Amino acid sequence: MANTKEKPVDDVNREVKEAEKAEEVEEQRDVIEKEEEEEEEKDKSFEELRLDPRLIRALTKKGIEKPTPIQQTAIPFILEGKDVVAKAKTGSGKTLAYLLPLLQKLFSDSGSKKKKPAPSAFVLVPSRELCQQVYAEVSSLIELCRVQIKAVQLTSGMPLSDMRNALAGLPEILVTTPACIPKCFADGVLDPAAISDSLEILVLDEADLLLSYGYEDNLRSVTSIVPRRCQCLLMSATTSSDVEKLKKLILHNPVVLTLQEGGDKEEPVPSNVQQFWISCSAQDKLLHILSLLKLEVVQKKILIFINTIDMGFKLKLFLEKFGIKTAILNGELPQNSRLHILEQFNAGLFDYLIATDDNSQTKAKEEAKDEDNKDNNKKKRRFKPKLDAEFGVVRGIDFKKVHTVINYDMPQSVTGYIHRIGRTGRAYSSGSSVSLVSPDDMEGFEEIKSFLAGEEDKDSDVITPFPLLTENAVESLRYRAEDVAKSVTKIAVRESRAQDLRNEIINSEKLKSHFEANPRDLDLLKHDKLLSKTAPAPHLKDIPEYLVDPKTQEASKMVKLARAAMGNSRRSGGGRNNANKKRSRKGVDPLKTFSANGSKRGRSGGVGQKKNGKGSSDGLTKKQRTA
Ligand SMILES: Nc1ncnc2c1ncn2[C@@H]1O[C@H](COP(=O)(O)OP(=O)(O)OP(=O)(O)O)[C@@H](O)[C@H]1O
Repeated sequence: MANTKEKPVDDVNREVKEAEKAEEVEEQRDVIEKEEEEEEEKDKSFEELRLDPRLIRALTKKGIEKPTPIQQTAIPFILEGKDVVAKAKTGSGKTLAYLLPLLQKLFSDSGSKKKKPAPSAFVLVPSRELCQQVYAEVSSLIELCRVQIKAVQLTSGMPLSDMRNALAGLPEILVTTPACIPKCFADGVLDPAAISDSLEILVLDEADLLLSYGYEDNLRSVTSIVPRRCQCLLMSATTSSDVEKLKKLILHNPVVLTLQEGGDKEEPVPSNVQQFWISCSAQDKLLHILSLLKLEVVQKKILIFINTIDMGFKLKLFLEKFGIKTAILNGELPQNSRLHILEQFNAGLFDYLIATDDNSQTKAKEEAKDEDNKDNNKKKRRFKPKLDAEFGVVRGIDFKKVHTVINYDMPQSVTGYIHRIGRTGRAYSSGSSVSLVSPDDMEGFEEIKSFLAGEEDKDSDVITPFPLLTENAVESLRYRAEDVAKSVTKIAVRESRAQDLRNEIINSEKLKSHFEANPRDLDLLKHDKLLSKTAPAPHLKDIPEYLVDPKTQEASKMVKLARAAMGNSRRSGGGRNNANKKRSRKGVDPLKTFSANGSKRGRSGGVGQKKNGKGSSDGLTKKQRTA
């Protein structure tokens, strides 16, 4: 029998009161915690981050009003002088997250009259293209802030005299690739001892790529002279063993910032990018890409990825027979041409860009192809590609207003996919991607899908079948596509490639001198000009309406309407002209949607239309601070 000994009434009352009080305290604590949480979740302004007013004014002039989550989180730690590892998805604003505090720190040093013998800040990036981009960003900030700070960029291909000239003004900031530094040491352009004395901040941008570009030895020669007091920052879009390796190699007790949206699930592709796929045979890829572009069921501007340079030319020749003008970007082109092509594309001077992503991939593919050719045709003289080892289009490059990324060839790795897709949906824009997947691509594609879906959510469809292209629509173009594909022979491809390279080498020289005199002139050369000598036949250029089924016509109308609604007409491309335009879709802020949770994604809506990236309730949500 239970012990039912009764308590005196007074005791009971006291206990009840105490319990009530405890509950009240608990409630109050909850409120405080909640308020604290809300406070933490609340957007911080640049002022609240204690950014220098000159930098804030410069940002305002650039049309940048409030910090992105990675900026909100990283800037205070960097200003505090901490080593930081920041991992945030593509297009989330990592460049400014380190450039702003870096500049602010140099502002305070710039008062002292004496210049240091070597730069105080090094920014290491994996490609020349990125070098140019970061250099342009930091230079424009310096110019807008009107401070006496000098930044220079050095890449391996530069003549020694140019390097010497660049460093002669004793710059505070050096933007370069890891490969360039040992070269500078060997040529006596940079002095390791002077760097050890001067270096205060070292940034490894796109850290996940630095080692994959084969820069390990180069990086070691840098790290050996980095002084213990130097603050090191490591920025990355994906996590990999390479990033861990770098972290151990260079950083001391870093603050690790991993920003992701609600839940613990990490999703590296921005949630404002809708991902689609089309299943087709390898031979039918030409037919499918023709259907996508000719029937206008995907939004422009469009970035098309292929894995070999020859394939790029094949695609260009094929599409131009149908009156679709494209430009080509690859590591074989001279650097000036590449930069100019990027600039023109960003300025909206053409709508279609066919690109190989980087040379580690292209080279492997080209070499494999070379081997095949050797076996087949030993005596034939082949056009040997000379690829720029520091070329990298995909990784880190800030393409402006790309609405659609098409994987004509599938990337070789999950990371490759993430970086490709990350060229759309940047900053405040939305975008979509379409991958053409043949049976041979299927294994890699499944790997990508399961990586994106994550462990717990294996069956969720992160990449969905492309809904706007009916079989009838594709079939209506088959006869023409197959006919034209036959005319794009290997010889035609080879000749076009050699001709294009010759043209670009001549252009490159012209570009160099022209840009020295007119740095803002973009219209000197057209990079999307036709390669074939004959103009496209009228019956191929204009597809008669009766050939297109009503569903596809409807889809195409939808895409055009969406495009018009978004004010995305031709020549409205990003670039500096638009920098100050008011953002029209302020309500939704995809920059805040780090690591979107798959289950929270909107799956419907027209291709290329903005998704409701709400799931995250827009917040900077998770930060891990580990020592
Ligand atoms: N606070 C901001 N507000 C609006 N736009 C911003 C802001 N910060 C950066 N941007 C813009 O967002 C775009 C993407 O930024 P950035 O290139 O730094 O991204 P990222 O995170 O480095 O991407 P990736 O990993 O692909 O290199 C740029 O055009 C940049 O000007």
